[in-house]
Amino acid sequence: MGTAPGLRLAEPASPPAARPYASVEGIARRYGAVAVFEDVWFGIGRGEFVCLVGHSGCGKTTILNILAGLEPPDGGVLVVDGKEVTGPSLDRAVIFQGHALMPWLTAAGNVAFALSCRNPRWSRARCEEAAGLALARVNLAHAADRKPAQLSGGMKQRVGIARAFALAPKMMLMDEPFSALDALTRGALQDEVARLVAEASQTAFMITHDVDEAILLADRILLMSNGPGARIAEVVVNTLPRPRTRANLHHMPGYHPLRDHILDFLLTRSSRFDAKAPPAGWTPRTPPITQPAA
Ligand SMILES: Nc1ncnc2c1ncn2[C@@H]1O[C@H](COP(=O)(O)OP(=O)(O)OP(=O)(O)O)[C@@H](O)[C@H]1O
Repeated sequence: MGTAPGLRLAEPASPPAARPYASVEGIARRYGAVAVFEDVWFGIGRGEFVCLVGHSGCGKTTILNILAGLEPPDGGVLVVDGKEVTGPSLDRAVIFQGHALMPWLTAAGNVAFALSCRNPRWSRARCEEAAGLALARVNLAHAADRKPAQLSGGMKQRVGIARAFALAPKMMLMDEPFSALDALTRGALQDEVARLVAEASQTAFMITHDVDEAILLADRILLMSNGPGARIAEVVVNTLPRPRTRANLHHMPGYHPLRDHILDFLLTRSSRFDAKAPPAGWTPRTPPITQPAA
């Protein structure tokens, strides 16, 4: 197929064989002359859990929406599984801050409905059975017949998590999924997501403000500088061994240097980062890779 005159397809950043499962290639979001972020490059390997941390307003949710196909970038491309993303897909499930449940359906009904969309040939009974199993995996079997109004905030978010994992998406996208919850519920759900991700070898991308959450879940943590003109300033490899739980995490050698390193970035380095006068060795495509826990 020919290319329309004047329309230039994006140059592949690297040969397809060298691309990770999801490849973010030079994306930007601009409002007029102001770029919230630009020239953002990173990859997510199959089965890898990547967290993005950065200050409010640097464009994290926008990046997640671009990964979900909910909005296009103003520059650059996103390639998943060798294909450029041009819209949403059930291959990429999103868990939002709010649970986004349908209020007129029960917990089981919400999960079963999503399953029927993902698997149009499945019978109603099969969807209901799979929904029951998904709720049991997040300890919600007893509440399967309750509507969202009859569930606590944590239970609602659990239904959202059960629904997303039941879809067995190729990539799970999470936008601060626990931020509206109290500390105890949040901790329990973090452990549950860690378990579900490990069981499914789930490829995942998560935005969080919670450094411990990133350390618990992520294989790599992308540190984003402050906007406008935000960039991926550094990639932190989390070498702490798995399984990780909130109970064992802070006893692991390397945990404190890792936590301090990320906090130090958020408290000081994120605002000082200047892409026009970057630290030695930094380029948008090759930010420094660090292993503070090693
Ligand atoms: N219409 C607009 N004009 C100018 N700037 C805008 C407009 N809409 C959004 N923005 C800016 O885009 C940026 C991106 O917001 P986004 O929600 O992606 O950031 P975030 O890092 O996820 O923030 P938070 O952590 O607070 O959720 C914000 O700085 C916001 O001010």
